[in-house]
Amino acid sequence: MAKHSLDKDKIKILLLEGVHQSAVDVLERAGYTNIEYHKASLGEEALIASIKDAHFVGLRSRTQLSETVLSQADKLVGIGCFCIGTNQVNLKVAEKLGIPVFNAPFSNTRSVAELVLGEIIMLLRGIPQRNAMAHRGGWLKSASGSFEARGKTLGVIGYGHIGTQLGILAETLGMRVIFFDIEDKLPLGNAQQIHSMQELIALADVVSLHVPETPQTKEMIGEAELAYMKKGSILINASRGTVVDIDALASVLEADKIAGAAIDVFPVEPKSNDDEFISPLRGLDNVILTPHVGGSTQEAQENIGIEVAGKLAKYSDNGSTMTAVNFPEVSLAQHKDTSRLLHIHHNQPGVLIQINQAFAEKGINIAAQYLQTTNEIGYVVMEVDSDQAEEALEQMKTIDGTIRTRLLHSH
Ligand SMILES: NC(=O)C1=CN([C@@H]2O[C@H](COP(=O)(O)OP(=O)(O)OC[C@H]3O[C@@H](n4cnc5c(N)ncnc54)[C@H](O)[C@@H]3O)[C@@H](O)[C@H]2O)C=CC1
Ligand SMILES: O=C(O)CCC(=O)C(=O)O
Repeated sequence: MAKHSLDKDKIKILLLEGVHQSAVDVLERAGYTNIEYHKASLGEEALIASIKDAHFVGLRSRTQLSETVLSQADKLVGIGCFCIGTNQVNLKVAEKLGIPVFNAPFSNTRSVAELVLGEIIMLLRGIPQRNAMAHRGGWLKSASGSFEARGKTLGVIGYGHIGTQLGILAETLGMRVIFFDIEDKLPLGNAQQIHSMQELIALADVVSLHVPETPQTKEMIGEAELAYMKKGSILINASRGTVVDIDALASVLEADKIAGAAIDVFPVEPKSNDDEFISPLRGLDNVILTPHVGGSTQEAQENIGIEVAGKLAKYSDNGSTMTAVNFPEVSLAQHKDTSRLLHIHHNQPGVLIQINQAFAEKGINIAAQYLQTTNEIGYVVMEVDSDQAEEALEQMKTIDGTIRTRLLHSH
């Protein structure tokens, strides 16, 4: 039996932002009991203190894993984003440090699409204004500015998992769906790809944003794009707060240029439910403001917990990095009767030869070997006889270009 690099109960897992209990259950079932659980995100100072001795961290969208934080996370071997977006993590720095980042690419897709669909109906009917007036004792019983969704055009920007799902749901209401994406995409149902964002915006009664946060999507909806929107149309943003110039949006709403908006994500979001939400959109009756809850349903959170915790446990147990967003992907079955060694290195010529040579010189028998690379790093997984595992680990550590090594638990 191989010696373990670290007993499972010594592997500290830091879970932040109230990730679902399902995550804790999966980790505990896999033998990981050293879990530090926080209901909220941590500010930088507290985060650095907690992450210092953590081997894995799980977070949602609020926690910022910046270069400063990551560079002080000396023991960190894996990161789990219990959500879709991974922009809160400095992925490049994590990659250079040899830390894979996992997420849940689909588990809350349906929740976001359903919320947006509901908002489309509410906004087309002018319900937010009527609701706000009724709360103040008013009575706006009028069909003026109130429309059915049937026959209206939905313009989806970013036709990925959420955009396509929304398109299908919207078609069931009788909406016409058009979309803009930087990639050529297979249109689902009767949807039609439009190759100019400006053209799409000018055609749509409802514009809904479903792009990731990237340098290209930063304020992609600004003053000029808002000016292309049809009079009386609607803007929905449940993607990332940086995608819309929020001051420009407030101006067109105040000027009644567009009929309303539903905004779930903001350039600056409160760090916790106790902090004040500050936005130029506050007080506008024709705007649905939600506190970044597009993916916050019981179903989504439970599924995300299972999915991401499962990926972390699998990486810890097996070295499998399938679906990691910043790392060479290696799919590995459970190893039996041998020990598995992980070697993460700068992607430079000759690393594998050096490892093989070092092992040959020491008479270490290689039972299996896998290699994948990105431009930046290489990831080698080796299986060796268990009684040679410690020696093999020492050899791996001496290889030029090594970022980190691990000896995995045997099964
Ligand atoms: N409000 C919430 O709670 C949630 C928000 N999100 C956000 O929604 C985003 C989208 O999620 P998914 O649909 O799952 O992602 P996805 O990756 O499946 O789809 C994104 C699509 O945007 C396209 N795209 C990228 N850059 C573009 C650009 N500059 N112009 C036009 N299209 C562009 C991509 O080609 C892709 O088709 C996530 O990145 C996340 O930030 C996701 C889940 C929950
Ligand atoms: O659930 C969260 O905290 C964030 C959801 C989200 O925005 C995402 O999945 O990208």
